[in-house]
Amino acid sequence: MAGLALAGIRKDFGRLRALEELSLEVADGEFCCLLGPSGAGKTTTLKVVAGLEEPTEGTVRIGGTDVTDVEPTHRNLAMCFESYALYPQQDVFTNLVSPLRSPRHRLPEAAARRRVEEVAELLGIDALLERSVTQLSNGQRQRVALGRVLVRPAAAYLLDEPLSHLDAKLRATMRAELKAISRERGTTTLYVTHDYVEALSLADRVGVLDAGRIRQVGTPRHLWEEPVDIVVARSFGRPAINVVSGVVADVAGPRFLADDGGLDLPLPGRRIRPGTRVQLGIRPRDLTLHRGAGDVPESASGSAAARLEGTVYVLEHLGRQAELTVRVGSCLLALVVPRTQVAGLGTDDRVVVTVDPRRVHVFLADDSGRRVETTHVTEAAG
Ligand SMILES: Nc1ncnc2c1ncn2[C@@H]1O[C@H](COP(=O)(O)OP(=O)(O)OP(=O)(O)O)[C@@H](O)[C@H]1O
Repeated sequence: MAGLALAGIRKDFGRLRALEELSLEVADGEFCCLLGPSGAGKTTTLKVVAGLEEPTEGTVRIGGTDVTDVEPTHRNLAMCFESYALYPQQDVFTNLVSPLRSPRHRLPEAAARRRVEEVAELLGIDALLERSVTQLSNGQRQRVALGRVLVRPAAAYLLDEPLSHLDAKLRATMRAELKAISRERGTTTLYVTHDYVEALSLADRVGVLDAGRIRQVGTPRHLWEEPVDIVVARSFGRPAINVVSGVVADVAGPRFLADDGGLDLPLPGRRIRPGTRVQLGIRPRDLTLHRGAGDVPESASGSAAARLEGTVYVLEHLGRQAELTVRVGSCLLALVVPRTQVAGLGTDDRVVVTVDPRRVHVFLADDSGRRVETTHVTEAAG
C-alpha cells in the first residue's frame, strides 16, 4: 500500500470550476472519507487521483512519486465508482476473478479462486457466484463491483459511494466489514460519500468538500467538536445543528441576542466584539428538555445553563428517542431526547429548554461563516 497526496489541484470543465486549490494527504494505511453534498466535486477528486480526469493545475502523488502524467492503468489503484462497470454477459465469479487474470496480477487459478471465494463470502455474495450479473439486484451488483476492488492488491483503494444501493441494515454490516478489512490489511482508502454517518463511522480522517474546496480535514471527533465554519458544522448531525441569527452584546461579558429577542444567552470564553453579527449553532443533543417551568439545574460544566422558554411545535417518536421541535420566540429549535421524557406531551404545551453556553458554537455571519474559537477549549490534533 502507499499514501496519496493531492497538491493545489484545480479542475475546470470548460468554464465550470469543479475543484479549486484542493490539497489532501492520505497517509499509507489510512482510511480517509471525502464528505460533501451532490456536486461538491467528490467524484472529480477521485477521478483525478485515478488519472481518469487530468487536473488543470496541481499534482498527484502516490507513494511519494509524482503520477500526474502517468496513465490510469499504471497507477496501481483499485477503483469502484457508483456506476459499477461489470461485464453484463458474464457470471459473478468471472466478474470477480477477471482483475486477478490481468497481466499485472496474473494469479494461479487455484489461488485466484480462493481469493474470490474469500471476498465473496465477506460481501455476502458467495451464493451468487454462478449467476449472471443481469439477474442481480442493484445492491447485489454493487457488492460485486466492490468485490472486484477488494480481490486485487493495489497501492490504494478509491471507492465512490460503494454502499449507496444497499438497504440500511446491509449498509451497516458492510461498513463494519470494510472497516475491519482496511484495519487488517492496512489498506490506504479514499472513500467518497455524502452520508455523514458513513464518514464518521468509517474514517480515520474526513475531508469536508464544498463547492470544489476542502473546508476542513480532521478526525471525526475534531470535526464534530471544532468545526472550522458553519458549512462543516452543518455537514454532520441529524437533525442538523440549530442555527439562530443574532448579534453579540456586552452585558457583563459577551452575550448572544437573537434577532427576534427570543434567545439571550451568555457566550463565556468568546472574545468577540459587541455589535458583531453572528449565527449561533446548537446541536440538538446539547439541548435539554424540562417539563413545565420547574427548576433548572446547573449544567455539567458547573456554569449556569441558559434557560429558554418555548412551546412544542412538532413531536416525532423515533424508537427509544424522540425528536422534538420547540418554538422559542420565532426560532424553531430541534432537540433529541429520550422517549420517556415526552410522554403525554402535545403540540403547543409549554416547555423549558436549557443549554450549557459552553457547548454552543458561534459563527461569524459574514461570507466566511468562520467559528469563533473558545478560549477554554484546547485545540485537538488532527
Ligand atoms: N465531465 C464533466 N463535464 C462537465 N462538468 C462536469 C463533469 N464532471 C463533473 N462535472 C461538474 O463538476 C462538478 C462536480 O461534480 P462531481 O461529480 O465531482 O460532484 P460529486 O460531489 O461527486 O457529486 P455527486 O454526489 O452528485 O456524485 C459538478 O458541478 C458537475 O456538474
